[in-house]
Amino acid sequence: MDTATTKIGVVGAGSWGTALAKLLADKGFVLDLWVFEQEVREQIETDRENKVFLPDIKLPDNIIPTNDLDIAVKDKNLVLVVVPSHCMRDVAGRIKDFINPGTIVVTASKGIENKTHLTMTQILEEKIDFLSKENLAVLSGPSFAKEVANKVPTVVAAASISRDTAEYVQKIFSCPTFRVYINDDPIGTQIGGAVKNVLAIAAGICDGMSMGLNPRAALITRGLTEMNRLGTKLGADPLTLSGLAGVGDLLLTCTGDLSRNYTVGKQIGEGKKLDEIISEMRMVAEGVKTTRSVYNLSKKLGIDLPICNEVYSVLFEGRSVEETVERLMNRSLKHELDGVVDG
Ligand SMILES: NC(=O)c1ccc[n+]([C@@H]2O[C@H](COP(=O)([O-])OP(=O)(O)OC[C@H]3O[C@@H](n4cnc5c(N)ncnc54)[C@H](O)[C@@H]3O)[C@@H](O)[C@H]2O)c1
Ligand SMILES: O=P(O)(O)OC[C@H](O)CO
Repeated sequence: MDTATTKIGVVGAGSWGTALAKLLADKGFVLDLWVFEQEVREQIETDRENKVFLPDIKLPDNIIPTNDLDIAVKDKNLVLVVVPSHCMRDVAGRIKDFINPGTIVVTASKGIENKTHLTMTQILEEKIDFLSKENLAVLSGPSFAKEVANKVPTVVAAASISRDTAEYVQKIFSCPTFRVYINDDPIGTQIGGAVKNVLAIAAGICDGMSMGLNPRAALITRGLTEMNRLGTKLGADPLTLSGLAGVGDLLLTCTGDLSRNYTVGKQIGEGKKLDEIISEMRMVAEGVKTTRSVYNLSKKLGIDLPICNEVYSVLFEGRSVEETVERLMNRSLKHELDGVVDG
């Protein structure tokens, strides 16, 4: 991969966009990084640090921050879009005016849109209608921004319906501390990355209530069943959900204190109110919004997602966490494999 001639833009300078920009810059690429806030752009420019979203990480000079989307996306070989999922539609609509039809567009955002139930690549396809599906890819898997920025060995998946695109993305991002596998299942890769955030809230609730280790293991395992039910109904390959973007990310996020989603759940389990938690956060806990999408999808598609739906009832219907545990434990008895892969 020729770092001198490959032009890259990163759209979104939260923790993940900044960490991935640093990874690419450390590989030698010179890249434009679109920053939403003026003050964050100025800070990166002057202090070479994103103090708000990725503090204590020195950013190399070959990351060029900008508040102008056109600079970040025009004439690029690859554009990485990594904004919060609820901003994807707006940002994709604005990118459309500047992006070249041949650009490879990768998204590393994790979520399912509330109104439409679309994944991130589906929103990009809809909003940038001249983009070929073959030029779209997803980067997902167990990867905390802080660890990637600190060069902790990390393994993720790049998914595209085009093998050439997946391999191109694999080559661009891989380095000795960041190993990228490829797959041809963008839907499975995105459903895994979205649903694990809802389950991480559940795991956090469980730990916040100091319930013990047995329930957390049960929750992760039965949560995977729910990920499979929803994923396969939407066209995912169940094997993708057993891979990095499914089980891998589920394990990380349900057990890692670095997870924002797990932390939100933990605080709820300790008795704090959702509004209070969110108002104190500048970062995004995608699982909160994704819970709504997953709940509504389960009703629309007629599939049983008891853990995800109990998370919904705690977050949005005021149900107590104790009542939720009781309801989950006292459901009718079942075969373990009932409806696992076909909804
Ligand atoms: N942080 C991680 O470790 C990590 C890892 C993998 C995937 N992700 C995913 O990456 C995506 C981005 O998350 P993050 O962690 O980088 O963000 P973040 O939570 O660190 O920061 C929030 C970001 O939202 C931006 N923002 C706020 N309002 C906006 C608007 N109206 N339009 C555009 N941008 C706006 C802010 O500028 C900031 O960049 C999410 O979908 C997340 O799930 C994050
Ligand atoms: O901090 P979280 O919960 O948004 O998780 C970050 C990444 O998605 C982990 O892979």
